[in-house]
Amino acid sequence: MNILVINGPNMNMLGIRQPEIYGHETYEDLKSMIQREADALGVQVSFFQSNHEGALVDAIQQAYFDQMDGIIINPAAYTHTSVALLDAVKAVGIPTVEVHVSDPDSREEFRHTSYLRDACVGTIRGHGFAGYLEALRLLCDK
Ligand SMILES: O=C1C[C@@](O)(C(=O)O)C[C@@H](O)[C@@H]1O
Repeated sequence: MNILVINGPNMNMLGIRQPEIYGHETYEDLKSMIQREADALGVQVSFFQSNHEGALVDAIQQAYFDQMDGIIINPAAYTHTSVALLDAVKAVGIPTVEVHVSDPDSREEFRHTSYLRDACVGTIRGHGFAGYLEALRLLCDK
């Protein structure tokens, strides 16, 4: 089983950006944590992070051509704005889980909308980095 983990803008700044919301651990720490869980589950994971919307669309499309079995995506701020990412997830038809470190629904009003939610098989919000591990297990169960 091959899973692609996609992170959107500013997720490379984990550990630096608003630690009171996102914690002190870094993007590298996040990748290591996911890799350990993937090893335990016996699944292959690969990682992609970009601050650019088009690059994220390209990564979702590439997942189709690479015959990935699942996608875990934290679209970060693009969650709340991007029809292009919604269309990409719908286009590839790969089971996708949306993850957020914080719970956007309990933050500012503009974070309450997720363009991607309806196209995803699940959404995990507010469980910190553990949310990515839950997403991995969810995709394995499917
Ligand atoms: O960049 C992010 C991160 C986020 O997706 C999260 O993981 O909690 C929540 C988004 O609202 C925000 O723009």
